Amino acid sequence: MILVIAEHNAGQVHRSTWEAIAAAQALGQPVSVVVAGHDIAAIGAALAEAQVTQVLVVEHAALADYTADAYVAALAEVVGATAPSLVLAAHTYQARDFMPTLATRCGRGLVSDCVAVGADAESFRFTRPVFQARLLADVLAVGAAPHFATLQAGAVRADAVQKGSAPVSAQAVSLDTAAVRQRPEPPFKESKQAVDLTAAERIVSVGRGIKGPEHLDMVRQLAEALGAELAASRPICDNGWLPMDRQIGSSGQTVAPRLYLALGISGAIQHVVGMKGARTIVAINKDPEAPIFEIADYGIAGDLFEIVPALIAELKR
Ligand SMILES: Cc1cc2nc3c(=O)[nH]c(=O)nc-3n(C[C@H](O)[C@H](O)[C@H](O)COP(=O)(O)OP(=O)(O)OC[C@H]3O[C@@H](n4cnc5c(N)ncnc54)[C@H](O)[C@@H]3O)c2cc1C
Repeated sequence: MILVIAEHNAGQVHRSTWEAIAAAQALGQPVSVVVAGHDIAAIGAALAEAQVTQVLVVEHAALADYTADAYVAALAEVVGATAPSLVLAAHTYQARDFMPTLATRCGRGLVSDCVAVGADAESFRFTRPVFQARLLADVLAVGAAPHFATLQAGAVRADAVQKGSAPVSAQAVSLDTAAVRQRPEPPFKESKQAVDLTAAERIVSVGRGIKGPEHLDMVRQLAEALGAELAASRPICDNGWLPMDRQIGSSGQTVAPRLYLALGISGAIQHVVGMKGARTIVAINKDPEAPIFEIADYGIAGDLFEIVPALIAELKR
């Protein structure tokens, strides 16, 4: 059995949880989904729309706000009780925080940020980027189950989830609250503006072709007209033209929106690794040889300063 750990935020299942469920379903073994929190019956019901064996809902007051300690304590109990062959989660900020500890607590290692997971009768095979995503390495799981892995955003399409109607049951945990050392506090003020681009359906992303911060307003207008989030390549964030949480790529966020519009972005591997999972990639670049066109579904070889205003005007009509 594969156990998928679901993530939720503000009453919604995180988009990349559906990707993890789809990846698990493709492995041809029974799939269970576990979700932890407090007062989360609605999340359990939403997850039950996937074709899985069961949804396990772990409710505890200590899980009301996320802390790594409480999550690890609760989920280690669930792993012990359910004895999965593989524990899979989306490679989100939250999973990066607790999954290594959870794996260690269960006496295992973690294969993180996988772009593919395969299984045969003997073992699981995890594919993950190495050397700044220039190469992909296959990692074979050896030793006793359970194995632990996280899946990169966009590695599998969320809409590949097979739908069904799964039974939901409560999974009791004892959870020693004395072992929870962290005390959650209200989010930082900045994080009110901070954006989780991994959940965005549409992204307008801007690169060095924009020339200067004075032109960003034009890009903002396009994003607004498209109902899209604004993102950027690294030089834009390094220059402080946009905040760091808008950066896409190997040292930024990995995203998988339905639409990724790349404006004046060359398509360096460190950028591409963060957005190649987008369903539709549209690139505007004045250099017809720019590498971004190799992965774009639609390419416009031209000057963004001419094309973007025309797009805005058309969208506003
Ligand atoms: C360890 C490491 C980690 C990195 N991590 C990241 C990362 O996470 N994310 C990331 O993005 N980069 C990352 N980089 C940097 C990466 O290698 C590239 O330098 C960067 O992605 C380039 O950004 P860019 O495409 O905006 O700029 P450029 O490569 O300079 O490309 C600008 C593009 O704009 C086009 N252009 C210029 N004017 C116009 C115009 N008027 N109209 C249309 N097009 C125009 C040009 O033809 C060009 O293709 C990393 C690098 C290293 C070494």
